[in-house]
Amino acid sequence: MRLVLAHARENVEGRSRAMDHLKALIRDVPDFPTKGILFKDITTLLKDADAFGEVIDRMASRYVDDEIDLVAAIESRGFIFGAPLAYELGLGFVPVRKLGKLPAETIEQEYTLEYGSNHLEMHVDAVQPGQRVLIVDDLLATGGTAKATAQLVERLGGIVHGFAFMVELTFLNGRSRLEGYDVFTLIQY
Ligand SMILES: O=P(O)(O)OC[C@H]1O[C@H](OP(=O)(O)OP(=O)(O)O)[C@H](O)[C@@H]1O
Ligand SMILES: Nc1ncnc2[nH]cnc12
Repeated sequence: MRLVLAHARENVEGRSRAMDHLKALIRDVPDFPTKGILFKDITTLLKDADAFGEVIDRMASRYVDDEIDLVAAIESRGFIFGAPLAYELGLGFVPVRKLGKLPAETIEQEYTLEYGSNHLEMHVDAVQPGQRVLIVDDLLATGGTAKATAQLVERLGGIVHGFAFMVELTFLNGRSRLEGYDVFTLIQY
């Protein structure tokens, strides 16, 4: 939690400089996975130990004083951020998975995203009624994936504490799909 406290004290210019540094580590890949999509490739940031650690610390500093029971993260890139964040906050971790991956009884939710559609699943016993759940993913685009996850959590009786993403593609207006929820993003395009 060393950096968590440092981040809470930094000024606006310091934060903006730090965000520019993180942004520079994310690579644009045109026409992936389909023509017309500009893919934000985070692998170039993840392999930088300081940058990856900084992202997790900054996310943790946003929630360190909050009352949260669980972190739920979305397969697969969401797991990269959700698991270390849960560890740093001292919380349990719930995987939200693509169809057919979870072994026990599940509930499922269909959704659309920037480049397709799919189904997400959660175990029916993953969240107890009344538990507060922080939903984590790498990137907010249209918000379809995040919204479906909130629906799953709420169908189980959980309370969505908020959403945390490293990247937000603001031009796709995903926030409007998540109206009424607290949405935190570190880097915006
Ligand atoms: O806001 P949306 O339009 O819903 O898009 C965002 C989602 O798209 C990506 O996942 P993807 O389905 O590509 O899976 P992956 O994490 O396994 O790469 C990303 O990790 C988010 O989960
Ligand atoms: N443009 C994009 N880049 C990376 N991941 C995404 N998920 C949805 N849209 C995306």
